[in-house]
Amino acid sequence: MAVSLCKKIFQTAKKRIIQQRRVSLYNVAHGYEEELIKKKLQQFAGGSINLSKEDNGIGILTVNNPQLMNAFTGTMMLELQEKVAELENWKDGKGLIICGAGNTFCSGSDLNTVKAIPNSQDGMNMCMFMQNTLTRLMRLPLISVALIQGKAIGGGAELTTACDFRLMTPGSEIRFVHKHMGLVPGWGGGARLVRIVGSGAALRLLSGALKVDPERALHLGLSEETLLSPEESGSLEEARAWLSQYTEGPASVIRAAKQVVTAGRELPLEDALRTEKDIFGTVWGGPANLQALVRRPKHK
Ligand SMILES: CCC(=O)SCCNC(=O)CCNC(=O)[C@H](O)C(C)(C)COP(=O)(O)OP(=O)(O)OC[C@H]1O[C@@H](n2cnc3c(N)ncnc32)[C@H](O)[C@@H]1OP(=O)(O)O
Repeated sequence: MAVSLCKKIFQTAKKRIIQQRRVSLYNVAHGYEEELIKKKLQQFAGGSINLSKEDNGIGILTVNNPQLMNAFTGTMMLELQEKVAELENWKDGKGLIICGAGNTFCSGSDLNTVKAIPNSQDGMNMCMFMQNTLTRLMRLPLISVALIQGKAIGGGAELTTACDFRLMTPGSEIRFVHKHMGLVPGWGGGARLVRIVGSGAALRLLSGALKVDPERALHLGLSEETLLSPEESGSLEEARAWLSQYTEGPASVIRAAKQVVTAGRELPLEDALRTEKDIFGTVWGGPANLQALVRRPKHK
């Protein structure tokens, strides 16, 4: 009886945590018409979003449209949503590296796609679609890192802010160029940038459309580290090594750590504390916890 009650409480808590992660920001009540915008985006094809899931629990997500400096076409936006859904269901995952193909990160939305959806309602629908996807990406129970080689421009700069961390290669650049396009960020990059660098620095970066090189990014706290290698495979190896400091150990514990931080980052304190309690319940008495109690490690 007591065991089945505990099991029920555990399952309810688990369900609540998963639901919090997948909940959509926008629905019809907000004027969001997902099927309509998906149909529209389908018309603008090109490039791809590639995902490889490695045995060590690290996923590599590549923005792949090198002819256009990895600009996001409509079908790439749709593919990103699919890959995020796949990652949500990857129970062995611990970390994620997001990078671009061909030695550059991403030049934002494909200007050909953007030109073809000029009215404000369609623009907002696209923006709601991308905000939904990037919010789900940010809430994945994986420790995520944007590996910035070359340029992260416009929506590409916004994409970097949906990751927990950013690593930059020598000579790379993050730039919110929206002002020069008569725009502001719309993929959630403005709100996330404020939380990363603070409102003053965010306002300077957006209103000045400033180029952020690796040195400036480190100074602002936008980047964690400048990697040594400027080229694709060397920098990916370095990013893997950097990430492994945080992903070593059992998936259940690493994922729980990310979930606790997500709750702390997003929820009012009391809700965050309750969620932390629920997540704690998923690891307390679990295999990693029991093994540690047997080993009795000393943390010197
Ligand atoms: C969410 C809202 C947004 O994302 S607004 C921001 C949209 N993005 C932009 O405005 C970026 C425009 N592109 C640029 O500023 C430059 O191409 C950057 C990215 C700095 C790269 O310069 P550079 O290294 O000299 O390469 P390049 O200009 O020769 O580019 C190679 C080919 O790629 C193309 N390209 C680049 N970015 C985009 C884009 N976002 N949409 C469509 N095409 C793009 C360039 O036009 C160029 O093509 P082509 O060789 O001239 O045919």
